Amino acid sequence: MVPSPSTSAPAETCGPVLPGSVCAVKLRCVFLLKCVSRRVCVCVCPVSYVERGRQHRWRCAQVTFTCPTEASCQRWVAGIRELLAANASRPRRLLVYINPYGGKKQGKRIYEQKVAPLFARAGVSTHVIVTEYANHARDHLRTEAELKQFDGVVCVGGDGMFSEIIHGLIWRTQVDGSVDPGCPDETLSPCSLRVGIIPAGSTDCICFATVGTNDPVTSALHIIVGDSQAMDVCSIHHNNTFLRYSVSLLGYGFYGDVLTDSERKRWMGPARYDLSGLKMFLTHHYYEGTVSYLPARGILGTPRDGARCRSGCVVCQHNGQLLSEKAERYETENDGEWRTIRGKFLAINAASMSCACPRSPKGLSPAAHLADGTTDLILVRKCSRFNFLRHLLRHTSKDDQFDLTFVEVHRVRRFRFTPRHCQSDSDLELDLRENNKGQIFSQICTDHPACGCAPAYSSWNCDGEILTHTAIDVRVHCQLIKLFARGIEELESGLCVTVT
Ligand SMILES: Nc1ncnc2c1ncn2[C@@H]1O[C@H](COP(=O)(O)OP(=O)(O)OP(=O)(O)O)[C@@H](O)[C@H]1O
Ligand SMILES: CCCCCCCCCCCCC/C=C/[C@@H](O)[C@H](CO)NC(=O)CCCCC
Ligand SMILES: [Ca+2]
Repeated sequence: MVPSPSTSAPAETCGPVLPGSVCAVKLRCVFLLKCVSRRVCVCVCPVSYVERGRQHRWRCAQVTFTCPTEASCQRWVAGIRELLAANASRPRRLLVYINPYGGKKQGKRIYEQKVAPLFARAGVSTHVIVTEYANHARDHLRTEAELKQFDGVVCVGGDGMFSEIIHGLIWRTQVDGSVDPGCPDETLSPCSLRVGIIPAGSTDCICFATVGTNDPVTSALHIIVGDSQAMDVCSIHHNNTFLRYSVSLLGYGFYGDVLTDSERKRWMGPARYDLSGLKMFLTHHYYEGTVSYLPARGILGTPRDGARCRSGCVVCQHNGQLLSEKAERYETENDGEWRTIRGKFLAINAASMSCACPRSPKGLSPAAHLADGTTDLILVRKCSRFNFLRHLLRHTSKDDQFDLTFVEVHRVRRFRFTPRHCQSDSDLELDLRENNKGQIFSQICTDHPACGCAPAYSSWNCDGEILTHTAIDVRVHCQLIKLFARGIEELESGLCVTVT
């Protein structure tokens, strides 16, 4: 047995190790290889690999191989380097944007201390831009960035920063491919560059829902090993004018009001959402309007089937293929099947993914899928404070948040919302006939906010940004973007099963 080198990791002999043995499992995850020293007849070679920890965390571990001769050590090093070079999914050059003001303002420190050293060890080169103002990253990606030089884009920040990045990338991809990004009926071209998220925000919902944790080291390792996870994107239009894209939550009513209120408290950091959440829960505003939607037909999965979207999800694979092959026919077949619901709502939420985050580990729609071409439209009708609290608390417990008489959920491909004050004259007349005097009074009070009555309209929270319009048309674009992630893994604890 060769003596251990003076590193913290245990030594293993290279000679008898054959592919298929334990070391070969680890070698699949190798991202660093360097022959560091030579002892008398012994070559020492530390190899870094990924080790799974608890709660979906990944860590970089090291194993030290020793070889009896320098020649055999070099053969091993060359062999492993060749394998790594042949792996086309691993990025070699990345464009990194850091928001220094997201979350607890730790983005720069997190990147420099936790991520940059890992990229350097893995031989990934980077071009780093620390943003100087909001939309800096978006505008740079739209017009200036030389994207051909890079294998991916990395976003250091929260959901808002990620939103900037995808707005820049999607726009650029459409313009480069001569597609009109402003038209709601256009089939958008998918972005070829993958996006990596190093979480440094307040909610980090997109990172959490695609990786299973909001841990910067784990995300860096997913980028290094070259993971890929497709993701749906919703385009949002108002009167045929493009407003924004959304990948996680589009929320009117409760979540719109929480966001509006919390923006005034940005100085508080992530705690602003707790305070505004409590305030808006107590305020208990409801809003009137009309929701029309195109139900998703012929696809696998329903919002209440309990099937979670996990790594290698068959629902996403099946539906993704169905939509890409039959997109045209599918849209035409479904035209005319629009359904309409008119009512008073405490919240209207569209979750294009589970929206799991540390505040709500299973998310707003636990069975929503990352890449199935649909969004889960959740309507929470006017109810008592007590009942609304029951619904909200179910975001944090195991109970079904949709198993309540005042909540309904529909898996949809497209939906529209019109607040009551924007409805056409004929619609309003219909409402006046249907409704009683008290409701007419609430409409009148819209125009007289000084009287202290409830406001008639809320705002849309679009992935943490406020939309400028309330009447919107939302369409899901199946698998428009790709992330350096693999979806949440469901593994038996302690098992390493990545041998492929
Ligand atoms: N240099 C900058 N100065 C000011 N604002 C910036 C800068 N760079 C980016 N931004 C903006 O900061 C906003 C918030 O950033 P980010 O999403 O990173 O953090 P957060 O809002 O705290 O987290 P989360 O979105 O996860 O709740 C984004 O909308 C982004 O456009
Ligand atoms: C009385 C209180 C009961 C407690 C109920 C807790 C429920 C928590 C659900 C959290 C759901 C977050 C959905 C994610 C939305 C993100 O796209 C967005 C951008 O980061 N974050 C917010 O809008 C931030 C929204 C934060 C809302 C609290
Ligand atoms: Ca989806």
